[in-house]
Amino acid sequence: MPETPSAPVLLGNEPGSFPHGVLAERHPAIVRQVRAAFPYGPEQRAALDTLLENCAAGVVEPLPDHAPDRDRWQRWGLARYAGRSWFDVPWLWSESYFYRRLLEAVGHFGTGPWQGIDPFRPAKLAELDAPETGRELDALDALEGRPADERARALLHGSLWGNRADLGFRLSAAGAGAGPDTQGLVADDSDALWALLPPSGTGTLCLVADNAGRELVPDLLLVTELLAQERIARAVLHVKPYPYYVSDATTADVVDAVRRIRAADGAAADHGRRLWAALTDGRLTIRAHPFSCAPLPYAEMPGDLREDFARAALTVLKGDLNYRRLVGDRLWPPTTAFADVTAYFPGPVAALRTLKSDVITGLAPDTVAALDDGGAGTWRTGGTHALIQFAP
Ligand SMILES: O=P(O)(O)OC[C@@]1(O)O[C@H](CO)[C@@H](O)[C@@H]1O
Repeated sequence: MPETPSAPVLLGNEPGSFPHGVLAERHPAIVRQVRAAFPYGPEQRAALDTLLENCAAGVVEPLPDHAPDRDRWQRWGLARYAGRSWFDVPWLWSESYFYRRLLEAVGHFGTGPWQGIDPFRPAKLAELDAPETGRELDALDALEGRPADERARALLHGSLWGNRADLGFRLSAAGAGAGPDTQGLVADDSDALWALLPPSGTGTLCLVADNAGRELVPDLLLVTELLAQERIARAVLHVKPYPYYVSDATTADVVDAVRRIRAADGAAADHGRRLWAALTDGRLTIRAHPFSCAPLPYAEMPGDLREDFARAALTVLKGDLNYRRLVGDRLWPPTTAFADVTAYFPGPVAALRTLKSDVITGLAPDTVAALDDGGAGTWRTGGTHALIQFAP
């Protein structure tokens, strides 16, 4: 395999760049949103005000000595980056640590009454109860009776475009949450992906989830269908061990989504019953590994997670953040082979992602030219384009 030349790690220190805008504008907006969404007491409100000022122009602060995960964060880079500007450390690290500091400010990891409270839960529940979610569940009725391949492919695309439902992203992408202004796929390796999920499949699918709500619902529908069609024997759903990136899914969000599907009418209710059964009989298990909230590329994943993915017939990573971590959050030339950049991954891997940040690999030269010249504007960050990429 040719040695893949490296590429620069994304930083947030270039005013006007997307990463800079996320740190300088999106994060303060998220702090204000969280502060307004809960009747936090004076202590949390003061801590949020301090974070608001710090995250936009200050330096990376260490975790308090009593933080339960302080040593882990020290190993993850806090020992190295504390004292440096948020804008001068790797963007992935800076952005990820912001969410850990936000949870610190609201007492999520403390021993007080706010312990374990998800600061993003109001927005997640509102999305789960939104009419759009109901319409998407009703659409399952149209799939009833269709050929199995057609049902599976339709649900794969439902899972893919469900990734547009990303609450943090909508804070800074005009109209991102608006109608289906999707422009289509910039890469589609789905045929190779289906070859690993034959109707007589006996393997395990690892699905590394991204957002809760309107992304997690189609993810769960896809898993249920793959189990029902016996394309897989088991599935492991990787979720976040605590709230992250505004809408990333936790176990509590999985339960909310399963209940939402079960409460629907028509075909969705059948999916809900099958989903509940798969969870209770162990064919579908949930995993909330600490590394899922790490500020690091997957190339640095710990051994137990590497073993999980090595044993899987296929690992599917959902969403933009997981894609960034998969390719090291580096600005590769867009035509760099996806398989070369993910050669470290211990098993077959696929990415289902709507493009919401600058990193991209695996595109054909004429696709890049068409996107750059075709007036597609912010095709890399606008959430209007998507990809299904696979590496054996
Ligand atoms: O992983 P997701 O939910 O698809 O997207 C995560 C995201 O909203 O956060 C980062 C920018 O803040 C980008 O990776 C992307 O815009």
